[in-house]
Amino acid sequence: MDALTTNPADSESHNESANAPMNVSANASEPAGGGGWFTPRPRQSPPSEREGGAAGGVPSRPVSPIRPVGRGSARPVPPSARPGPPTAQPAPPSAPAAQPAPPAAGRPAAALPPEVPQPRPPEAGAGPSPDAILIRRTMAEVAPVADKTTSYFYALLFIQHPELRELFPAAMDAQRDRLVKALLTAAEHIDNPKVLSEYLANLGRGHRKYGTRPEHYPAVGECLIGALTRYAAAVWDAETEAAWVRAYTAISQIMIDAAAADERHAPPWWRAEVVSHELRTPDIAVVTVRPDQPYPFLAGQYTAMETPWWPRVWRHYSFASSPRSDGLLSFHVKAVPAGWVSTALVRRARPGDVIRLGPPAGSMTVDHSTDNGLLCLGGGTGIAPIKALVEDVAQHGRKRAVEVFYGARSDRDLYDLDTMLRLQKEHSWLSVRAVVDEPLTDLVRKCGPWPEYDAYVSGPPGMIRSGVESLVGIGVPSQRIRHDLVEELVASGD
Ligand SMILES: NC(=O)C1=CN([C@@H]2O[C@H](COP(=O)(O)OP(=O)(O)OC[C@H]3O[C@@H](n4cnc5c(N)ncnc54)[C@H](O)[C@@H]3O)[C@@H](O)[C@H]2O)C=CC1
Repeated sequence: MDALTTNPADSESHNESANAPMNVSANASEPAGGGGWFTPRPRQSPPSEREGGAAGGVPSRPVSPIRPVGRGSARPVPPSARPGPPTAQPAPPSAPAAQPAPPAAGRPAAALPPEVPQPRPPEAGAGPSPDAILIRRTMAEVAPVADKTTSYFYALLFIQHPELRELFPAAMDAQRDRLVKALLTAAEHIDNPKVLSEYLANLGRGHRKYGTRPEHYPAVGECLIGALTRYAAAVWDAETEAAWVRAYTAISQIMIDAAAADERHAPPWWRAEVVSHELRTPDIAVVTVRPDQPYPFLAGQYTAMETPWWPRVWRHYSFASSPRSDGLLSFHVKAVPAGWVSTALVRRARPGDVIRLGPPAGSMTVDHSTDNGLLCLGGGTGIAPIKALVEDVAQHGRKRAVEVFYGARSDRDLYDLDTMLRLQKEHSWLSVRAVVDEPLTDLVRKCGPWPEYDAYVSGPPGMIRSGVESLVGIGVPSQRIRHDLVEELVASGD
């Protein structure tokens, strides 16, 4: 059982870990390259330092063709359309976001299409593939100039494909690099198609809400390679470029196929009306919404949310309860400094306001095929999906031991303790322990060992990292630990 979720988004982690659409550029009216392959348009004048925050010109050498996508799409891309790369999301770096584990909401993960140029595989037992080596060499080269590379990428994208600008928020805040980060992260793990396919399929589905279309992907890929060509110039050559084209084509194909499959049975987003807004502390609100159509999800998953006050700015929140018979969805939101969406949801949202929700994502769900106990660590508002998991176990009626460790910075921040204690009273199989004055993991260790338990870790990224490390240290196998930190998910494929 894999642990991880997507998140991207987006993985993303939650709250203000925004997802920004993975950008993609496209120009469907552009003449096609030979044989239906995408042919990059002639380069325009390079953006200046002023325009894009990057110096110098656009690469003079055209990039290799990026294969058209759209195969498997409900609406095939016309032969003249340019395939594009996936949009990068503030996601779950969250992919950037991207993730293994059981397919989100029971959807099958997309497989790499056979006709798409595949990255050259590693030889058995021989370490990374030739493409992975070239890609990692590029990454090492651009790492010290990551910010410039990202700026240059967006400058290229918005100058060469101005029609894509509207897919992004008006203010490109610090989260803007998520798309680039997601793409680079995915490319870096190109040797792990199993891990990547889940992560990227989730990312592709999630990009539908941004209006991303198959023909956008080639534009994104072209600009990504344009930026890498410039900032990895010292190591860039034809072989490296070919490796990136193969990787990007494979990445974008998974995203496009997943989006096309999703299109057949789910909307790109849901509208949802706020029906209640309860302030639990001055900074934490429980927001309950009614979606305009059925919203299927699993306890432990999360979604992206956009408010009317910050259009095209999406942030991730976990469902704070298991699916309810009345169809309502609840979220625990904490206002954080510079957290536009969270602050608006806590301080401005009122019943009657309408928000938008993306699709459900994440694999931090209960495995009902086993009777293993559940060892749950929730930090701060990270208790929200843990509460949903407890309700899920209760609804399934099998008495499985569930041990919840709830950590917060102060008594006041244990804003949902009463609910958890009420659940403990109702269910003899549930034990809840709250901690404010010692690291959560110390108490977990003291109360162990945990030989027959699946572990669930939810909270701030630092807590997830230390929690996973500590659980592994006390003998919980890593494949039995689930969490929603996307970067870790991708990394776990190493
Ligand atoms: N709102 C939601 O639906 C969800 C939120 N999250 C994430 O949970 C976090 C919640 O933020 P806050 O409530 O402000 O939590 P917080 O920052 O106050 O931390 C809560 C507790 O986690 C532990 N912790 C924090 N940092 C740690 C570290 N570096 N190492 C070990 N333990 C650590 C401590 O016990 C702390 O008291 C956010 O990062 C959010 O993105 C995660 C899942 C769902």
